[in-house]
Amino acid sequence: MPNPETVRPTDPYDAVLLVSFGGPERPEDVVPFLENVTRGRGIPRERLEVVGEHYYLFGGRSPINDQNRALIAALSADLEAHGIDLPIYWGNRNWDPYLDDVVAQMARDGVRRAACLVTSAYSSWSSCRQYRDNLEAAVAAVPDGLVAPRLDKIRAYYHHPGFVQASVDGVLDALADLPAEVRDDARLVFVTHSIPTAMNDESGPDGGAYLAQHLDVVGVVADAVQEATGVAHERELVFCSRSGSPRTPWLEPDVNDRLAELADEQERTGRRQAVVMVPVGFVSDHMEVAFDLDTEAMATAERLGLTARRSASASTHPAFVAALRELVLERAAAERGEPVERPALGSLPPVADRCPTGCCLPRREQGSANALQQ
Ligand SMILES: CC1=C(CCC(=O)O)c2cc3nc(cc4[nH]c(cc5[nH]c(cc1n2)c(C)c5CCC(=O)O)c(CCC(=O)O)c4C)C(CCC(=O)O)=C3C
Ligand SMILES: [Fe+2]
Repeated sequence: MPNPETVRPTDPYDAVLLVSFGGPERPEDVVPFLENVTRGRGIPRERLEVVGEHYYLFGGRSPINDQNRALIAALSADLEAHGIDLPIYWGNRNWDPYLDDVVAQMARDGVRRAACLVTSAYSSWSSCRQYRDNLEAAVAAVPDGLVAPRLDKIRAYYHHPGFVQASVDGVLDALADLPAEVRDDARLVFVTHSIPTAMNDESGPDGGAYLAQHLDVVGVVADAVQEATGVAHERELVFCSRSGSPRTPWLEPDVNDRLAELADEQERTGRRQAVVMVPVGFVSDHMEVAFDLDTEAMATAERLGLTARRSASASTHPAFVAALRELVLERAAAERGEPVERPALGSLPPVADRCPTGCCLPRREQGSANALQQ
């Protein structure tokens, strides 16, 4: 029995690991990065060339690594302000610093157990299970003679009040930035990363979780905005960054197609329709936000004569950073066997700390479907 006097709120953890996607930082990195991402994925070569151009447009530098550096700085400051003394490590799936290297370094530093925060808030193969598999592989790759740390992935946090608060504040700022005459009629167009419909069907313990989680949190955010403004803005969910074979179904509608429909409606009714694009599927301003929304979708809106704004992602919003701290402490308490509260807004229960077997099934199905269709 541990002496309660000596139990710290962070026990049993001695480190935090930020787990992310990774992105290129120089033009020379772009092709090898894309090769890392798409190895064995059956992504058509033309799609890779198109995506490569998105990166070159930004000088070959993805915003994601700097976003993660800023998040680590903000989280360090938050932990320190709360008297929490845990080092924060950072590792990526697809680019330097790679997870394998950082987990080996943690082993050399004597880290025994770490709480892992993933820069992805929802359940699916791409946004949850693939990261868990990456963590498992990194542990397995720790060189002989070192003791690998135990790594616990923190639950999906899309409906945590702190993440929701960040989205709500972003929407309120974007609405305030619209011309007054279109503000009250503005439509909230929530955007997330499209995935193959087969991947959505397999997501979460019972399937369909990726879409269900998004739809639920869209309602929570839009209702909170309504609470704050007194205006019931129309809300909907659309998708960006579709990839893969054109013959594999992915979640739709695409944000650009939807903007075109809204512009048609505007033309037909003569009623000016402003749009706030809310990047609810993205934790920070990844390339999908910088290119697919800020560059491409904004250009679409402008061409169609729609007034549009893009609201801020959670990024380093203090409520989001505090939520990450709370999630680490929540999991630590749960691992100590203490009863915990698991804050979660909306109608869906908190996601389990340990995903059940079969949750967000591996890509075998999609992989073979792709292979058959090409
Ligand atoms: C659900 C989801 C998230 C959100 C969860 C999370 O955040 O992890 C996400 C994030 C990201 N996706 C990213 C980049 C890419 N994703 C690709 C391809 C794919 N994404 C998929 C899904 C997701 N992706 C899927 C089903 C594919 C098809 C291939 C496969 O089945 O794996 C490709 C290949 C080219 C293309 O086909 O587009 C690239 C370059 C970056 C980095 C951006 C930056 O540099 O800032 C980030 C954060
Ligand atoms: Fe992606």
